[in-house]
Amino acid sequence: MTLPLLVVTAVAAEAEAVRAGADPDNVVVEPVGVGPAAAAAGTARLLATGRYRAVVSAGIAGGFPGRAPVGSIVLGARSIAADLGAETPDGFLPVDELGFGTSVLSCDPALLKALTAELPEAIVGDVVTLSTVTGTKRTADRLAESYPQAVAEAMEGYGVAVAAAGLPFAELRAISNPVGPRDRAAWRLREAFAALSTASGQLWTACG
Ligand SMILES: O=C(O)c1cccc(C(=O)CC[C@H]2O[C@@H](n3cnc4c(=O)[nH]cnc43)[C@H](O)[C@@H]2O)c1
Repeated sequence: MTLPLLVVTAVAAEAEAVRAGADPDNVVVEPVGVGPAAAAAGTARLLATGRYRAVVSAGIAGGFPGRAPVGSIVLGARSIAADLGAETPDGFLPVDELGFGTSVLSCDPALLKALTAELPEAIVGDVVTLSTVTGTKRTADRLAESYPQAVAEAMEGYGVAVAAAGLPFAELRAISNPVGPRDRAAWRLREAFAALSTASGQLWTACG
């Protein structure tokens, strides 16, 4: 028997968008909450059943200007906890430099390759995970400089990757807004959810 793919989203609207496109016989979609802690706890609870072959963190995201435009699809190469570390007078020190583990988790190479083949229009790059949505140009510029390969910002990927604990993991994002000065009214939710639904149609093909 072939085990299904688990897709975890933050909120119900994202789960509905994924379900609208994904193969219902082989892809299970569950909303587990906003932020890395809820994502890790919810994903770990679901994976503890042993019923899944792989896990994908999916949803909407902010796109770094010039790297991932609104409406585009992003596939994570790595999920990076960009606020896990220590602030110093000289800047931010990632947890890696403190000697407490890693803030960088790579997506499964085979799964990423298969997803890239099924979604050739997708932008492949790092996705940073933050507990706070960026709301100023200053922070956006700092993140873009600190993470030159980052194309998108979301709030769950790193948490899902930690919970995956060796099971193949990937991150799939549809860009709803640019990373930068807060303008919540300008988020293109309908466009992003439509792109997420379309991309989700390829999830099982890539995984199966
Ligand atoms: O209005 C807000 O500021 C806000 C705060 C927390 C969550 C939301 C959501 O809409 C939850 C959905 C989900 O969206 C991801 N997302 C979308 N754009 C961004 C972004 O620019 N930076 C970080 N995350 C983003 C995130 O994964 C949320 O869980 C709205």
